[in-house]
Amino acid sequence: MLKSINPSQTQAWSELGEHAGAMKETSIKALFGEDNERFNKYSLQFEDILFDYSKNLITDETLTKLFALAEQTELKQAIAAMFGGEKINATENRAVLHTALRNRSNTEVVVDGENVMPLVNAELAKMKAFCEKVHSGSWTGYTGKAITDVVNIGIGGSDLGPVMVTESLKPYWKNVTPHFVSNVDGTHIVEILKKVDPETTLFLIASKTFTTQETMTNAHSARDWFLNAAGDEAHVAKHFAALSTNKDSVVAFGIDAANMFEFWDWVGGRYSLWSAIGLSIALTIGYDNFEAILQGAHEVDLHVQQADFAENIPVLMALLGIWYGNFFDADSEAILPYDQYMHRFAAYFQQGNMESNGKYVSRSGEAVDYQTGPIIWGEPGTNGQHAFYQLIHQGTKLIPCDFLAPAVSHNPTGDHHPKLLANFFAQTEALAFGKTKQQVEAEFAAAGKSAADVAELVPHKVFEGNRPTNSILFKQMTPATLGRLIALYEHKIFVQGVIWNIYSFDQWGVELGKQLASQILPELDDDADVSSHDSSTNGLINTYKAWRK
Ligand SMILES: O=P(O)(O)OC[C@H]1O[C@@](O)(CO)[C@@H](O)[C@@H]1O
Repeated sequence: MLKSINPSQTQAWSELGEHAGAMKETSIKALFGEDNERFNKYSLQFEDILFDYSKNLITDETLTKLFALAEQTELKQAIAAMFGGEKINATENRAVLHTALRNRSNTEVVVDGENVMPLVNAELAKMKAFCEKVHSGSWTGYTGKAITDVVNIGIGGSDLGPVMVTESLKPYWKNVTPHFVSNVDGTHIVEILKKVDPETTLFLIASKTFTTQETMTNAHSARDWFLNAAGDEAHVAKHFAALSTNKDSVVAFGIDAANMFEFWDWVGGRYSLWSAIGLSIALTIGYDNFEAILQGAHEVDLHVQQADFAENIPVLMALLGIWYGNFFDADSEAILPYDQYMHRFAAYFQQGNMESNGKYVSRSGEAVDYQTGPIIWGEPGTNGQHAFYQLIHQGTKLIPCDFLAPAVSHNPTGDHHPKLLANFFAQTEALAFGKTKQQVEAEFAAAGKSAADVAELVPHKVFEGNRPTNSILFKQMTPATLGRLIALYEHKIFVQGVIWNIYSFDQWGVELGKQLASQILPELDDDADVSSHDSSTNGLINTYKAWRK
């Protein structure tokens, strides 16, 4: 059981507080001016990924204090506890072992006295065999045609991971096109069903619990649509499979247990793309490429366990986030991939971060007295530059940013890619070093403008700089690279949760909304006014009802 250590009571925390005061007197620009070796000192390469964290407001002293914080909150012990199968998800009394799903070393992983690797490997073998049947055409639909489209019906962790991965790896798509339905707004499934043919479509009902309202609603809609075309219930078995931990509910829904791909309660929903939830990925890019994703992530699992903190990329990512979040009042972090295929990467890590670490109660059951999980957001570059970079450059908020980019594009058409990368390099340079009043005035002077004419404009064109970024440059977006990148961010989240002394693998905060919705749902069945809520909720419901008459 992980100890409950309040980080704000550690020696390192108070030293970091004092140190932050000192660091506010300097700047990233000044630090680069004092040391030409910053890039060499503060960048690490892991396989085909370069992690450059030199454009941060840090010194060796900063890092020493941050590593001390990790030591004093017993991070090493926590990493060993997770990989060792301890039930660190204490409020649900579960181990946290999404890492076992990609344990390509096949070393023993024991849960409740049982080595789970035979279960994991058997499920992977079942996924592989199924993919081979679908890709070879030996698995056919009710009219004997091969499957051409797969529709994954799921939400949250049963959707975001497969969406992000299949989009990021679009160059690897085979002969099955993926579609994803998640929202209970009927528009979502209606628009997807317009694109597919019931004779050649496979539906994957993806739900760890197999009780999620949105997913069950969409699953029934899909089943009705299919039966309307196919007619006979007997055909369902060829077009519906389930990805879940809940066999009873799968069978009750009417899916053949043989068509169920299983995972286990020690896999969190937002960490489940490595499990049977990844079947849509394997069907889209091929099982071998899915396995390459697992292998990449496994390499990072070994790295996070073995590397000293100073060479440990997830630990550094986590500590830098804590440095700004807890000592410089940064409330959010931006993830900015300069790769159009990665357009859902930030969205995926919204759930990863905010559902894991959006907690205000510590492991000892008390309200914390410090900030915990950050707000995560982001869009692909260069689009973000034309939407919100103004605030990042000249706003009043400190927003640490991760910039990611492939050195080699899958689409090296013309000179597009160099232009993309020029922006990737330039933006972090601008954020770090800014532009001084003197530089602005000199530019105006060089353009023949008199100081008097431009005096009012000058302040608006000054860039303070000193805005911290990490640059993550990788050779090319491949399955293994993506597996590494995802695992780096997953472990960053885990490390931060340990240091913040919170439970990162439950999500009680999503329950109340669902509970209240289930109470409101029957009230919407008739036209009668409601008065069972507060005046706002009553007013909204009654207006909705009046407008629908
Ligand atoms: O996979 P399932 O059980 O349908 O849950 C879907 C999502 O719902 C949650 O909000 C939990 O209720 C997420 O944690 C989860 O990924």
